[in-house]
Amino acid sequence: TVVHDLGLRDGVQRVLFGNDLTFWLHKLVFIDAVSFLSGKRLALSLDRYILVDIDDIFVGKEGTRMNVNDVQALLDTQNLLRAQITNFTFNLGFSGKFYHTGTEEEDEGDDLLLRSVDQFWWFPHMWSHMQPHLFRNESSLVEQMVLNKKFALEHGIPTDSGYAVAPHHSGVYPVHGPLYGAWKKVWDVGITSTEEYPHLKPARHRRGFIHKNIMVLPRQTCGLFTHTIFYKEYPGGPKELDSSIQGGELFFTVVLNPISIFMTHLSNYGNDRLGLYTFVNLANFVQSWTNLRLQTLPPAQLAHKYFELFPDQKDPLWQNPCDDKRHRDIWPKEKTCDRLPRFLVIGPQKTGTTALYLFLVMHPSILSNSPSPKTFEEVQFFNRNNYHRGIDWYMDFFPVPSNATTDLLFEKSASYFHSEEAPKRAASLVPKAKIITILIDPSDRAYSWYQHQRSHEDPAALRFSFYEVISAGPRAPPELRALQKRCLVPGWYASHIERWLLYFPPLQLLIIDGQQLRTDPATVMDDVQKFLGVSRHYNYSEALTFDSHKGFWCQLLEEGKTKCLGKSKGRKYPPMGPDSRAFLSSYYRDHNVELAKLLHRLGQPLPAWLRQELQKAR
Ligand SMILES: Nc1ncnc2c1ncn2[C@@H]1O[C@H](COP(=O)(O)OS(=O)(=O)O)[C@@H](OP(=O)(O)O)[C@H]1O
Repeated sequence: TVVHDLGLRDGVQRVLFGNDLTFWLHKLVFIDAVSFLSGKRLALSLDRYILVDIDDIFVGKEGTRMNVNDVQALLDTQNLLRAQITNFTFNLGFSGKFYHTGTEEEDEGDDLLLRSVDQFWWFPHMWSHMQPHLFRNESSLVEQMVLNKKFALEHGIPTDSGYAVAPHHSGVYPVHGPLYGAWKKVWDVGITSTEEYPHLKPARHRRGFIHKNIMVLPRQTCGLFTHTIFYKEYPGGPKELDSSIQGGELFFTVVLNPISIFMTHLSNYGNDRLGLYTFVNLANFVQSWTNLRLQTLPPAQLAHKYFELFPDQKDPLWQNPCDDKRHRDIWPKEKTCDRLPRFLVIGPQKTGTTALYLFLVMHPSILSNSPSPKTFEEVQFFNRNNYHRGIDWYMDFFPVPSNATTDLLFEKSASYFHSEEAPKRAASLVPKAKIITILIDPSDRAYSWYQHQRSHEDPAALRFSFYEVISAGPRAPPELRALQKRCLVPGWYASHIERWLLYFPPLQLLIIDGQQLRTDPATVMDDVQKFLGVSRHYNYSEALTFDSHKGFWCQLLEEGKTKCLGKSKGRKYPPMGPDSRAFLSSYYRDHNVELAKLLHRLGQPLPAWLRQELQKAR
């Protein structure tokens, strides 16, 4: 059914399939064909690392646990498997509270496990197997973990694997901060694993991430759960299990994943010992039909290998925990997803974002984040390292809305606009959020930004004139080149907006003309209200007034007083020199043409400055 066309006529080699890929052997040949035709560029190495966790080594209902014979079989099979899976060792997770809670024979099984402690690898579960997200704070989690550690020390169980697993994946993803803290404190955990990031099927789409120095590896399912204990009673019939092993889901999990961590349970090794049955048959099948080299590594080595193979997975991508029922179930009840922004003001810097911010918070239904002491008023979560602090950190900036439907939370961080990461991260956490950007002539923006740097005493900005900054060549000093990049790049408007449009539909994006915001803010604010769909209309023409002293529109307070933005907004500085203006006009020409095309595509009017710039370009 598979033919290799050598491509003698047209020079294009092909592998032709006479059938679809439903038969497992065809899938295998297809994988080989891709590797062959791409000269091994689209191929994995033949090494496959497998780790089998037995998550609940003492947790199990009386009558369903391992007795002495089962434990002996576990030891014997482990030895047997080593012939096919180099270094194969079962990795046992323990919750000490349940030690010796079976029948007499099962308790003897527990004893044999502990007499054979050196034969296995060990890792801690929770002492009482309670889900970590049910503990509010780190200290109560620490208490539980200390009990389990005491148990380990009393029974000679090694405590230094650096690996731990949370019952039911709770606390790992979505992240429950106290779990990570307690793990570090008590067990010095550096590695864990979960099926929940993201909660996806098929298993091969699961990913890993690193958070608070803990490497989180994805886990695969092997079809064995606490309740699957008898061969004949396997859900859907025993054939289901056999076909998963023989060319089905389990087989392809191993074929397609260089590293697979499987979760099994105590009950899978008592009763019909389906755990042993599964892995012995899987190893046989893999060996019969492939050249894969199966091996097992301790979790710490496995984790390093994982992120060596998938370095792009190191950074997490947070999602809204309330969008997935399984995630909601392992997310503390007292936490709410209402404390996430419904819209973002993304910048760019120096276009009037603070004025927009001031006007927005005047609206009774629009609420902003509380200020960050570190980044001035802005949270700067999606673009910078704050992202690695996790979503609890982010949500703590927002109030709990009194009415989650009508109140609109928002956040303005003006450096989101040109950030490579921000659109993807924002779309992952708040996919329905509306996005507001403000554009002014990029030349004016660059000049205002330069003045901003000077007033913040940036040494390079103080040393070099604006013209020197914008016109610096490749041989200019590095600090000057760096300043130039930060000054000019945000003005590549079309490229940055296109990046946002990769992740957000155009209807969720509002582009404000910054010049109009400056001269006619009430009209702009009407458009903004329409765009946001706020329930109560706020009359900005009554609430704003032009302050001739400030030279800008400000909030009108009682008795005719005004609340304007501080000195740092609407600064006094000399106008831009004609040389700089001409240089920038030419520098931004192509970017502006692209912007005009983009606005045309979006059905948006061109701002006056853009029309002028385009005329110059003709
Ligand atoms: N109403 C009102 N009051 C004060 N300033 C106003 C207003 N409307 C627009 N602008 C213009 O906003 C410019 C500052 O932009 P940002 O607030 O986006 O700057 S920042 O990125 O947050 O630092 C600021 O730039 P500079 O004039 O260079 O200081 C102003 O020109």
